[in-house]
Amino acid sequence: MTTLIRGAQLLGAERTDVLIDDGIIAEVGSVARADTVIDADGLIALPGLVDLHTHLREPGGEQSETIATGSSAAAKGGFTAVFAMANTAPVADTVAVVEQVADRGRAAGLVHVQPIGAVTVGLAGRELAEIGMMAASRARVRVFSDDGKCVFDPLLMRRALEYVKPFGGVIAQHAQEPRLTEGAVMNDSALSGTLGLGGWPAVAEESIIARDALLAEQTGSRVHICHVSTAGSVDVLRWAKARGIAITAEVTPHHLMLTEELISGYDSVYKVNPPLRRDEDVQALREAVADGTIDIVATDHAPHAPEQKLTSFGDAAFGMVGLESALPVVLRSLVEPGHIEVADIARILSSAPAAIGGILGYDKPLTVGAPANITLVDTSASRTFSADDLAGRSTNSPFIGVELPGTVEHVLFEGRATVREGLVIHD
Ligand SMILES: NC(=O)N[C@@H](CC(=O)O)C(=O)O
Ligand SMILES: [Zn+2]
Ligand SMILES: [Zn+2]
Repeated sequence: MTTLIRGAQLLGAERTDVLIDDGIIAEVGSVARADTVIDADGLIALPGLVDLHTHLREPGGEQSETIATGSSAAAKGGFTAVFAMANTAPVADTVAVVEQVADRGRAAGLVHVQPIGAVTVGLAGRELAEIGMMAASRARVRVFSDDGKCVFDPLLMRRALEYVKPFGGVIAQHAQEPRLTEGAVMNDSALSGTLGLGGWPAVAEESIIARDALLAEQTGSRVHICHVSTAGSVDVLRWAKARGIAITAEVTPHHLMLTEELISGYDSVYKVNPPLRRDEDVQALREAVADGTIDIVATDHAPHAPEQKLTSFGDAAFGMVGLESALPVVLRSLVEPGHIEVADIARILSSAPAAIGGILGYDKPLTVGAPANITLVDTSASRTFSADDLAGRSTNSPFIGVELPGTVEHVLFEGRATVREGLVIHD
C-alpha cells in the first residue's frame, strides 16, 4: 500500500513528491505513481506536530473529553503525537493506568498517545509515585508531572529529579507557589483589583522556576517548565540556561496571544492556569521563543464540560481547549510578526517536544526511512475560527469568532491518512 503526496512544499527545499510505503517515507523527489495520491499543490509539508502537554481527561473525566475524542481534536490540529497529562481520575500514578491510557490511544488510532506519569501518588505531593515502574512499563513513560498542582515540597522535587536521571526522564513542573496563589483566579494587577477577583502574582511562578532550576543543577537532572506565562519567568530561564542548567520550557498558544483585559466581561472561557497576563508578558514570551529561551509551544489543551464553565468566574474551572487552534495561533503570534519562520514550526511544535519527551521518530522528519508523520497545511488560508473547527468533546475555546490564518488540510500518521481535506477520518 503506497501513498504519494504530490507537489508539497518541503521546508527549506523545493516543491516535490513524497512516496510513502508501509508507513515509512520511501522516496523524496519526483515519483510517478502510487495506490493513493494526495494533491498537495500550494500546501506546506510540516512534520507531524507533537504536543507535550494535553489533557485527555480519560479515565474519569469523559464528560469533557475521552482519549478517542481528544485524539480527534489532536489530528484535526495537525498533531500525530500527544503527551497525556496525569491529572485524571484515577490519577496516572501506576503502571496499570499509564498502560491503559497508551492502549486506548492505540485503539483510537489517530495519534500516538504517550502517557505522562504522576510525580507523586494521587498528585497529593506527599510520596513519590512508582516512577521507575512506569518508566520500565510497556508505556515507556519518560515525562513525569503533577500538572494541575505544583510539586511544592523541595525535598520531593529533588528526589524526583534524582530518580528520573538514570533513564533520561524529565520532571515537568507546574510552577505555582501554592500560598501566594490562594484564592487567585486572574493575574494580580490593577484590573484584578477593579474586578474584585483574586490576584495571581508573577512571583508565584518565577520563584518556583528559580528553585527548580537550582535543584536541576544540583542533581544534574532535567527539569521542564510547563506553560510559562511571565516576562520574569523568561529572565529566570535565560539566566538558568546561560549557567548550563538542563532546563527546558514551554509556552501555550493562548499565552502568546491573549491578555488579562479579556477578563473584564467576567467570561470564564478566559479563566486559565496560569492566568492570562499583560501585553509586556506576551511580547517577552514571543521574543523568548524567537531566541530559544523557551524551547517549545505546547497547547495545555484543557477541555471542560459546560457545567464546569457556566458558573461565576470565581467558581469556573481553569483551562481552555487548544489542539485545533494551536497552529493558527502560532502563525498569527509568532510567524506573522516575524519572530520565527514557518520552518521553525518544525522544531518548536515537533522535533523539540519529541526530544524533550523522549519519543522516537521525529528527529529526521520527511527524510527517507523516517516514519510518515506528515501535516499538510495551507498557511495562506484564513477563516473565522468557529466551533466547526473543533473536533473534541468540549468547546471552551477562547478563539471562537477570531479571524485566524492557516488550515490543516491533510494529516498522515504512520503513513495512514487521519485528516483529509480538513476532516478527521474515523475508521
Ligand atoms: N491549565 C489549566 O487551566 N487547567 C489544567 C491544569 C493545568 O494545566 O495546570 C486542567 O487540567 O484543566
Ligand atoms: Zn499546569
Ligand atoms: Zn495542563
